[in-house]
Amino acid sequence: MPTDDVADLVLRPGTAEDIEEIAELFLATRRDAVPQMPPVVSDDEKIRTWFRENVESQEYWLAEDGDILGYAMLDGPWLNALYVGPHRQGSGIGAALLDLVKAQRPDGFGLWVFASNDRARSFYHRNGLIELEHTDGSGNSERSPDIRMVWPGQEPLAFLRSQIDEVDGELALLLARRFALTTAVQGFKENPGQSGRDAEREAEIVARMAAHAPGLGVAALSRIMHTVIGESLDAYERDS
Ligand SMILES: O=C(O)C(=O)C[C@]1(C(=O)O)C=C[C@@H](O)C=C1
Repeated sequence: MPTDDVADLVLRPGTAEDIEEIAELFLATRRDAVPQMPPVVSDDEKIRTWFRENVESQEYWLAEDGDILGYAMLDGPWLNALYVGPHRQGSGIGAALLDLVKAQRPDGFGLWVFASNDRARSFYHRNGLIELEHTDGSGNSERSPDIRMVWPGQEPLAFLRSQIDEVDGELALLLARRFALTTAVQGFKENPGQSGRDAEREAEIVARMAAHAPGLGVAALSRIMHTVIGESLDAYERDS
């Protein structure tokens, strides 16, 4: 299927026969992207092996004009990779691949992008993706801060509300765990319940949380935790 935007560009599904070339394109692109992106932590041979061994579990789409110029790799609701070779960036190939991914995932998809990769972030912003979560990088192998972005699909309100529902489900379980811990602690305090509230300890809790999620800010976290702790202690007093 030739695209309108980029003459002679063909987009097609990738096959096992393409995997060696895709692996080389990945390695060359990542080498060229330093320092916008951190260097890959595994050596080249390990990366080639990863591509060979995981070809079946990923869905690949290629952009080519005879040579492979770029690729997108999808896994369920995740766009795991979108790379365009170093010499063809800025010529509409990435946008063509992203349009194809949107057509494949009309209900929306997510991806991770390194915070340092300004070029990719602005590309995704221009193409309708939203930044949803900033991390300190402890969850990726490069240990480099990254950002979860989503394309909210053709029904953005429904997509984002379903993400809120998912988070609220986790939040409810965490709150229940926290309430139970607050109750348990009271059994070991000389002065339990509301009258034993410890402002210093609560300030420490807020500071630690703010370090985990700087975007929330100390003031908002302090109000939230004041309410959470107050409600936990009320529940303890009601039940004891
Ligand atoms: O650490 C305590 O002393 C508690 O009672 C627990 C807890 C909390 O829920 O984290 C509750 C009340 C205090 O003001 C401080 C902290």
